[in-house]
Amino acid sequence: MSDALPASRLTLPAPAKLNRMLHITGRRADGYHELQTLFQFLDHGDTLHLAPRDDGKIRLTPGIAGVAPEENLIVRAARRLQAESGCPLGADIHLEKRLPMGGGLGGGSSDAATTLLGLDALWRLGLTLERLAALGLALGADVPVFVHGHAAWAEGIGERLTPVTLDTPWFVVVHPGIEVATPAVFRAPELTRHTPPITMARALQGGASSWRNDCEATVRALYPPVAAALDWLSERAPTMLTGTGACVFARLATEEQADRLLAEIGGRWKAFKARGLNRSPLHDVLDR
Ligand SMILES: C[C@@](CO)(OP(=O)(O)O)[C@H](O)COP(=O)(O)OP(=O)(O)OC[C@H]1O[C@@H](n2ccc(N)nc2=O)[C@H](O)[C@@H]1O
Ligand SMILES: Nc1ncnc2c1ncn2[C@@H]1O[C@H](COP(=O)(O)OP(=O)(O)O)[C@@H](O)[C@H]1O
Repeated sequence: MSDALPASRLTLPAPAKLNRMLHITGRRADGYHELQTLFQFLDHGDTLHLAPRDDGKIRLTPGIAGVAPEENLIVRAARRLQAESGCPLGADIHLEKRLPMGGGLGGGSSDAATTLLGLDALWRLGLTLERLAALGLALGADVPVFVHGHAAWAEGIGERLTPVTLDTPWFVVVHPGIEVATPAVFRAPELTRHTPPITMARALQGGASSWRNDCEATVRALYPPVAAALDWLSERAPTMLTGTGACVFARLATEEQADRLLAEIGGRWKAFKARGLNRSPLHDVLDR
């Protein structure tokens, strides 16, 4: 690490993720659920602007309503990196938030991963992706896939990752206007939690038309607005829930079809179109 304050500043993407399929295969002794899931990134997400400070302070602007600064995953990621590396530098971080919270798009986890990789570069720490992913896992199960930056087959609670190359269709992502509480979904007695494990090869061989999300029936029952969005979109294109919701996504072959679907949605819900990506745009910018 250099003693001088690095002069550079970075503007970096924090992309959304989709769970293209999600099976729940069991429950661990600590209550966490074992998953098998396919993660893919989207070319849509938050943007972080990072600049180093020489006084060790971590300053985030603007704050997120309802999330205390010290609870914000960006601040927590920066502090963990300081503790792990002993780096005396701080950072000014400006967040352009586009991803809905509690949407199943992994916005908070992606913000944390972008903070880890961005500050590693700005503070010239040179930590490996493995070490950054291990730091990130303590912040959330979805952080490691954003740190590694490749679409992945994930097992365990989402931390055992194997890179994969998936189809890259267009998606229309709809936010049904409510926030889903992940713990409430995993607590539900009727949740499908014992799907027999399958191999990655079998999951990939089946392709998108065979993929499903084990959380869907429970989320439909607990959150009628999610069920309404799934029903409406399913009549127009193959549609799934991402993570534990609340967002749902329709899969389209072309951008024109995505535009037509967005036009039909009109003001009914907040929605955006995005392309599936097998490599995170964060890693393209940082060249990692
Ligand atoms: C299931 C996924 C798939 O991507 O859903 P989304 O959050 O993306 O919707 C994620 O792995 C979610 O990970 P993450 O968002 O970090 O979960 P947390 O907030 O830590 O989990 C909140 C609570 O949900 C339960 N939980 C979460 C993940 C898991 N594999 N098993 C669980 O039982 C636990 O009770 C945990 O305390
Ligand atoms: N930087 C952040 N962005 C979003 N959510 C955050 C952030 N920091 C902490 N959180 C908390 O994490 C929760 C999950 O947010 P998020 O990751 O966006 O949703 P999901 O896990 O459903 O994809 C939020 O409800 C919020 O309380």
